[in-house]
Amino acid sequence: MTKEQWGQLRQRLLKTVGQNNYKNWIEPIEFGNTQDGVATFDVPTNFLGNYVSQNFADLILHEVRQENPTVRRLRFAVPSHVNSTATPPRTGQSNAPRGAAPKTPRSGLSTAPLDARFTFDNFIVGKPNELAHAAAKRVAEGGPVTFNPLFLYGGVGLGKTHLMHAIAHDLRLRRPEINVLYLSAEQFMYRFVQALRDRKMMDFKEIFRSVDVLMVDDVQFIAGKGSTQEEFFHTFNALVDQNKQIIISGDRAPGEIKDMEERVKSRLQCGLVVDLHPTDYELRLGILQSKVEQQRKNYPGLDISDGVLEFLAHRISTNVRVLEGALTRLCAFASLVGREIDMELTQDCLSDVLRASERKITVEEIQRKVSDHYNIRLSDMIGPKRLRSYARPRQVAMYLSKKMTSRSLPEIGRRFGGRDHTTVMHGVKRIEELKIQDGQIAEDLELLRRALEE
Ligand SMILES: Nc1ncnc2c1ncn2[C@@H]1O[C@H](COP(=O)(O)OP(=O)(O)OP(=O)(O)O)[C@@H](O)[C@H]1O
Repeated sequence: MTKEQWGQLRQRLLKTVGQNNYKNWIEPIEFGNTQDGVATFDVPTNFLGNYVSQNFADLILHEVRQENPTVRRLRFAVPSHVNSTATPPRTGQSNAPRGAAPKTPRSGLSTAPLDARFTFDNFIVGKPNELAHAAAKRVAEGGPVTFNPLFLYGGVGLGKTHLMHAIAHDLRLRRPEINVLYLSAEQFMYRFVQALRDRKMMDFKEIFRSVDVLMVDDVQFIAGKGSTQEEFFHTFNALVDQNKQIIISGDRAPGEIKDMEERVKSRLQCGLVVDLHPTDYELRLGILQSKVEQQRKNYPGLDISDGVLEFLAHRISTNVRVLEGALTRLCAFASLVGREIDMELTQDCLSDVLRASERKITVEEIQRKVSDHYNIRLSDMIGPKRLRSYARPRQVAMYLSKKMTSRSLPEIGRRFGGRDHTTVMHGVKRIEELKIQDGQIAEDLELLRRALEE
């Protein structure tokens, strides 16, 4: 991204955040550079940087990624000529001795920036992530190393990075005297390649072997990258030998990472491996409620109608990042137009997100559900038998296929044993009539529709 692109992008942000927010928070930001997937912005003060990172980072990231999709995180820093001490964020209660400054790894290696919002306090725990959370908490206590490494894995946007940062925040506060190094596997590779190029491998080895806690995010990135894996393997062994804690995250279980050497996989598996399961409805609702409280700091008058959060938790089940982004956008939009967040505003503002997250229901799924519901064999429902006990469920399935998928009548006919489109049309019409006359059919349709939408 260039400074010029940032200028244009800033204008787009003006529309979303409103004139006041823009003047106070966005206008003073200057674009610095992008490196290793991190876009760095210069801010005049740490306070402004923290505020923007807590309140507008998602919006800005969303816009920046339109220009440059490789950007994964944002960093807001005071340029060194303004203030050379970029203090790490301090949140929660500190057990650290007064005045003890958190230690950063020795020269030559800067840690990746930690997101101030990714703390344990801000992490909502539910059934799908309770084990990962408990393991992360244990490691964050900084006691004797009991499992090494801690390997956290799970799908996109389920909170791996959040938990890693939370561990790092806690460790830096509790034990400021130790070296905690957090970086992505991509950064590990980048630094390794740089050390090779500059003939500084000894320095590289010394720096990595001198950390007390090593945290490597998204380890799958080094799969298939032979010499980086090799170096990672040696670093890993050296630290484990010294009983130093290692925490790794990945998008799948170690054994399932393709193109990862067996010996690396087996090392990754030898500690505690825990996964973050896909979120369930309750967890998503809990996350939304907590994010609304955070948003209220920006928008004190925030007014949300009953049912909106439940609707979002129900409809956006892909990943928490999307859920969060949707809420941020909704709040910014509502404040901009000065309206309460009700269902209508939600549908208007989030139509693209809602469309994208719409689950695609297939004719086959409908046929399966309907045959189960009426307790008949799938083959009988699709086949030629004309008995009422098969014909009626068949018509129900045709009706639902027409209403719940985008398939045309001939396409549906083809999936029902090659029937003609007029047969499908007749079936759909018949069910439309029965829906009004026959309470049982109406109830069946409602039950089936709900089961399919789940
Ligand atoms: N349980 C949770 N409570 C609160 N916020 C959460 C939770 N889980 C995820 N989030 C939020 O969702 C967003 C995505 O999380 P995070 O970046 O940690 O995902 P990830 O698993 O590392 O994803 P990726 O695979 O893309 O690296 C973050 O803003 C994070 O704060």
